[in-house]
Amino acid sequence: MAESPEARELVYLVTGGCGFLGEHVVRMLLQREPRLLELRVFDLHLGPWLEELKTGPVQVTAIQGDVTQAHEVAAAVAGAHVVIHTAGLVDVFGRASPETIYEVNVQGTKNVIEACVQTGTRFLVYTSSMEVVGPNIKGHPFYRGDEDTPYEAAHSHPYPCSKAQAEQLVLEANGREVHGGLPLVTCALRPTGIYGEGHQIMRDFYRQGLRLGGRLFRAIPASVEHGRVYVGNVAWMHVLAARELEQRAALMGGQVYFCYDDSPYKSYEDFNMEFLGPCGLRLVESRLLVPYWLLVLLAALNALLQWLLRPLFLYAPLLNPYTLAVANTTFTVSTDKAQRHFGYVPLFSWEDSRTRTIRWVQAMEGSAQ
Ligand SMILES: NC(=O)c1ccc[n+]([C@@H]2O[C@H](COP(=O)([O-])OP(=O)(O)OC[C@H]3O[C@@H](n4cnc5c(N)ncnc54)[C@H](O)[C@@H]3O)[C@@H](O)[C@H]2O)c1
Ligand SMILES: CC(C)[C@@H](O)CC[C@@H](C)[C@H]1CC[C@H]2[C@@H]3[C@H](O)C=C4C[C@@H](O)CC[C@]4(C)[C@H]3CC[C@]12C
Repeated sequence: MAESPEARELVYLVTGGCGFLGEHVVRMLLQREPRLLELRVFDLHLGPWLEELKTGPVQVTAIQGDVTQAHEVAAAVAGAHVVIHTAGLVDVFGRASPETIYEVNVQGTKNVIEACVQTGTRFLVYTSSMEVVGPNIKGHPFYRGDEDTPYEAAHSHPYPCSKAQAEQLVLEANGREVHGGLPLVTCALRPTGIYGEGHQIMRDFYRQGLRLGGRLFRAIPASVEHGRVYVGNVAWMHVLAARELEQRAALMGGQVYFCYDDSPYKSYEDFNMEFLGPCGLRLVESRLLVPYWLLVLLAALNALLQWLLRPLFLYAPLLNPYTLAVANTTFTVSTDKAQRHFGYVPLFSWEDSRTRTIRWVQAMEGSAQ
């Protein structure tokens, strides 16, 4: 917990505070926000680990709630100085309907914005996504671009569409008068693919490799670069943006910031092997065995099977037409806008981020190491 002579007077609300990113934001706030008086953790599914956080100087208030329910959001927001809105339905595997994705990601964000306006909360940091930009439906590469790089952001999948709509709502809300007569100040952070302790997809890849005798089969050429960012650095950027939003409202208000750190540019699969390799898995060069056209066919077959089996049970494999297209399209960022605007510097080096992630995989039940 942060020890500082600064007065503890601020109330923060983190929506989605029990998720992969949300938990790291909650823990980072407790460690690095010395002005925190109360931390409200709002989530559909509360984690048991929250109980261990209630022993420190900060009042941690767990709130089980649904962002699609405006009254629940308003009750949680009332009295907060800052809202960090990470809650969302992160689904590119067809688990949820497009309607549900919209309801949570767009309507839920509308509810958060309106709650801020109605109750007088002035500072809102929104967790957006790289997918607001791309990759687009045409598979255009985005090679080490920044927040100002021209790119045709064209989406058809419900998830990126919902994130783009929600981000636009947040940015348009900047400057709205809130209860009490002062302006709302908003910004949106766009993480690329987040990795680190608690990353469910990394866990899925690891278990898949264990099932396949310690092997994973390459599906994507090593030349396809994918941007990745360590969860601790994403959490730190959220904490810092929330802290600086008041003092730098004129500069930061209504702005978007890619989340970045010193993680290397690699293909999605090669990057994952930075952690899975030291845990006993190896990546088999199977591109000759499994040509791309066959992958496209298998992805389409998975989508058909998901549709046919849906009345019986949910079949949601990692490989589907959307995930294959995203994985196969270069998308990397190179920017320093967050540093220029609010002094962000990654808290964790690449070496530290890698070591922490490897230790987490190794500690997973059934680990090969
Ligand atoms: N994981 C990534 O690589 C990544 C990259 C860029 C952006 N993001 C964004 O970061 C945010 C967090 O993503 P994550 O990877 O931690 O996902 P996650 O699923 O681990 O966390 C999302 C949290 O939101 C909660 N939630 C979902 N629906 C809710 C509802 N109706 N009401 C209240 N809470 C609800 C979930 O219970 C969960 O705890 C999302 O907005 C996502 O779009 C994630
Ligand atoms: C089966 C192979 C083709 C395998 O390589 C598929 C990997 C695929 C599951 C992932 C490749 C890129 C990932 C996405 C990317 O990291 C960014 C995202 C934005 C974020 O807001 C949510 C998660 C995601 C869509 C992420 C999901 C998994 C991938 C598609």
